[in-house]
Amino acid sequence: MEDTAELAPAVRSILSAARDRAAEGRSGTVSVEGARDLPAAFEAAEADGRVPVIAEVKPTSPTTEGTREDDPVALAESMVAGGAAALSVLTEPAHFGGSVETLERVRAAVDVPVLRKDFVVDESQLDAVESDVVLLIARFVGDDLPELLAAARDRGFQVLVEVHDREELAAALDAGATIIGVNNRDLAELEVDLATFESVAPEVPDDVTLIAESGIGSPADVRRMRAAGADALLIGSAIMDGDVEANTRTLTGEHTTPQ
Ligand SMILES: O=C(O)c1ccccc1NCC(=O)[C@H](O)[C@H](O)COP(=O)(O)O
Repeated sequence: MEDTAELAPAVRSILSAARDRAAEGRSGTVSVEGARDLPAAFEAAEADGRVPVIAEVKPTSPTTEGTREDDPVALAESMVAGGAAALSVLTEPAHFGGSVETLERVRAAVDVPVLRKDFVVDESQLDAVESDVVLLIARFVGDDLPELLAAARDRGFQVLVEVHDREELAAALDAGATIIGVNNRDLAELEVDLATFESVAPEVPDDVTLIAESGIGSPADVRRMRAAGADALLIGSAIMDGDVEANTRTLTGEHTTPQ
């Protein structure tokens, strides 16, 4: 189990709550029929001249001031209208203002792939809700990564494995991850540095779908991450700040494609 001493207090609290959480009132095993294909959605966006972006419905977070109270379904629809290839929906309630009910409503309202963004550390959490993709954070699941990856795939989920450094990348590749996100946010200090992606990306094989996560706030950031090898970008705060549709359109726009 992860030694949590070095993590930011908010992250320690999120993890501890995740470990305490059972399958959130559901019984039985979730089986996702016909999950929407994430790499195919990225390819379709590229073919359409859009930068592949997973836009995140993120009402609040430990590093955000205030909470966005608008209907998350309306926000999600605006993101898709703005060109998002896929969506991420936080389901962690206490620190991100999310819920499994929100994810269910969003997924029913859109036709793009939807990532469940939560801190899954136990197989039982996989049965809380259907989604197209689930997140496994390498640092948090440690040696359990291969087992959780298999358990998620058995249920029909695609899996985004999140890493922060080369050691975690090696563990993700050893476990057979095919969709990998490099998080620019350091979960100890919660600081964001886009150089994190640039240092890890060269080690990622070409056949892996590679996503740059966190801290991407401008077309220049998009160009930087794309130039460093990102197939797609996961963007939350910059899209949630103000006009969601316009923000998404700006960050998925053609002008952000590397020259
Ligand atoms: O966003 C936070 O404040 C945060 C704090 C502690 C743990 C995780 C956190 N974020 C999770 C994420 O992965 C991001 O929401 C996602 O990558 C989008 O990042 P951003 O575009 O910087 O909002």
